[in-house]
Amino acid sequence: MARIDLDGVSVTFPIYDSRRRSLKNRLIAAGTGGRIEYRTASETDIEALADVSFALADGARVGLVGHNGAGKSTLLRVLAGIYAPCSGTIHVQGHIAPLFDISLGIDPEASGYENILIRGLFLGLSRREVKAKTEEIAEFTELGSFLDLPVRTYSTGMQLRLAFAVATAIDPEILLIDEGIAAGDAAFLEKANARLRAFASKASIIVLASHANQLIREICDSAILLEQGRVLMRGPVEEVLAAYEARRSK
Ligand SMILES: Nc1ncnc2c1ncn2[C@@H]1O[C@H](COP(=O)(O)OP(=O)(O)OP(=O)(O)O)[C@@H](O)[C@H]1O
Repeated sequence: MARIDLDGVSVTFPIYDSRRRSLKNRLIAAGTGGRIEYRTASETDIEALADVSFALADGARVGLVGHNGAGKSTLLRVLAGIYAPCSGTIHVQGHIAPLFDISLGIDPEASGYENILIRGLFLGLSRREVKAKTEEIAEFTELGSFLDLPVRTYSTGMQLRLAFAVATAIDPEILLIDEGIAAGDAAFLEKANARLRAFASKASIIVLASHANQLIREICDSAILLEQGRVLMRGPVEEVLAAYEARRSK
């Protein structure tokens, strides 16, 4: 059984080399990013998440929507355990598959095959499990003999093929997706989308951050609207998207 509980979670980024800008610039930026608090002339806090609380149980498919810098990626990173909250608590029950920063941990000096093993172990698979999945992963990448060569010899799209194939080879309980997952050329994108759907159908909980309303409608049955790091609304997808559109056109 998978479950996520967040209670009063806040994340603040302290910046130590900031310069105060004019009032006009501050007003222009007011609709983008987290809340900025100027502590001293050179020290600034960016409040990326403020007092975020919600619970997700088995079967939840939640879309995160909000303006640029609203806190969507930060929230995904908190859920993945990459960032610890500055205050508040988070409890996650279930194996997490983060489908973002997917190239993180890929070793450019190691071969494609070696990276399949490294990345698989990092995602929580045993050596035996990675071995059993290697052929399927290799086939999906269509990288052929390149898998014997160091990853630094791959193009960006080839690296994404490898990273995506490994990230989606596990059986996830909790799937965290940042929309920028678009990988590679058109043919691969089609294959990647099909694999993503199959992958998503196996997960108990999905949290998807996206600016693509259609993708949210397709995958999610509820949504959370974030604004300057705060949860403004949580509810059925159409209601939340309508509220978001209404705020954007203000
Ligand atoms: N590593 C960091 N250091 C400092 N500030 C950060 C860092 N990461 C995020 N922020 C700030 O936190 C706030 C939330 O950023 P986040 O990336 O979570 O937004 P987002 O909703 O995912 O935005 P987008 O839709 O543009 O991807 C922003 O104001 C951003 O400037």
